[in-house]
Amino acid sequence: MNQPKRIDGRRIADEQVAQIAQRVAALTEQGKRPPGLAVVMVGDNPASDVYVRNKIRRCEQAGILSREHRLDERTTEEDLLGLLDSLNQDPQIDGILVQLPLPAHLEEGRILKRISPAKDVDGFHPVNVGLLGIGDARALVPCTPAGCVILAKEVLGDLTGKHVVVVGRSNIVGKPAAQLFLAEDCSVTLVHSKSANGAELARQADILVVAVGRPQMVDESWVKPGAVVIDVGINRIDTGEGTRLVGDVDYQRVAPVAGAITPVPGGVGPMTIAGLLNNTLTAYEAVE
Ligand SMILES: NC(=O)C1=CN([C@@H]2O[C@H](COP(=O)(O)OP(=O)(O)OC[C@H]3O[C@@H](n4cnc5c(N)ncnc54)[C@H](OP(=O)(O)O)[C@@H]3O)[C@@H](O)[C@H]2O)C=CC1
Ligand SMILES: Nc1nc(=O)c2c([nH]1)NC[C@@H]1CN(c3ccc(C(=O)N[C@@H](CCC(=O)O)C(=O)O)cc3)C=[N+]21
Ligand SMILES: [Mg+2]
Repeated sequence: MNQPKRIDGRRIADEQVAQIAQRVAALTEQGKRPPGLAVVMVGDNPASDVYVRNKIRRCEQAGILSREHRLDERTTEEDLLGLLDSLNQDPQIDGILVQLPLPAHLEEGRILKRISPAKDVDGFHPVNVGLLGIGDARALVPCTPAGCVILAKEVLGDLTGKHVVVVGRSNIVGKPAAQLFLAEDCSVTLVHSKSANGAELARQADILVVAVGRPQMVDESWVKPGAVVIDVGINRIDTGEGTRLVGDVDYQRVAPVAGAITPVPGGVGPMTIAGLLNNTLTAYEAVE
């Protein structure tokens, strides 16, 4: 295999954003309105702040209109639902993203259900979850898992018959990642906190996707030599002299064993944002 070990998510995301920018430019040159994305953030979360800033910067690069709604930490559910209703009706807005996690007094399920499925660019609404589950191409697909599939294909090409082990089973990463790799004709195993033998299962993987939210939990004992390792984790850790970002995989220990591995930062994170812009353009094209 003549492939560099480090999978450059930032470069691949840059290419995708450039392609989206060209498609958007072609629309606006015809006098059409640009696609629009609304990002809703409740309360102050310094970590989310970085993501929101990146999203807005990437929208600018792509020519996508982005609107930011920052609501007070104590916003009521009624007010948030009211904002979503108005964004659902807004003809300039094609995509709506409510940044998670939400403050504890807001019920996530009720809020995500209020976003129109046609504008649900996160792919978290039960309608889109269901469409993905039955393999319907009309699903808006969650951005992070979609990025994982693109990165795996970048290294391996066709994924048919590969064994994928996904560590983590959240609704936003692990479960949809399993669905998307299944749709690529992979065999999929899900590992979670109640699994009896996570590392042993993980060692069976041709492609290991890790989304647990535990800094550097996965070491070389989880990895079959030559496996492709996709690290979804984003954790800010204290180094004693400031902070730094690390994944859920111990990169230093795993890289020598892996066939290819995504870094953090510069791996899955930028792909998530490219996927978000892509979904916003898809949602736009469905109505314009
Ligand atoms: N790069 C990106 O764009 C994104 C990155 N992230 C990052 O990905 C990571 C995961 O996020 P998310 O899915 O939301 O996290 P959640 O906390 O929602 O889910 C974590 C999952 O990991 C499982 N888990 C926890 N501990 C273990 C363990 N010791 N062994 C096996 N499984 C375990 C949990 O199992 P159980 O269900 O049994 O509790 C759960 O299913 C985080 O670091 C987050 O910051 C998230 C979204 C986007
Ligand atoms: N409704 C909702 N949808 C999400 O998709 C969502 C969310 N809520 N809540 C938080 C998580 C996390 N997430 C990231 C997106 C981009 C980067 C990203 O751009 N990372 C860069 C830079 C990271 C940095 O420098 O801080 C990188 O990894 O290279 C990271 C994390 C989306 N999430
Ligand atoms: Mg997403």
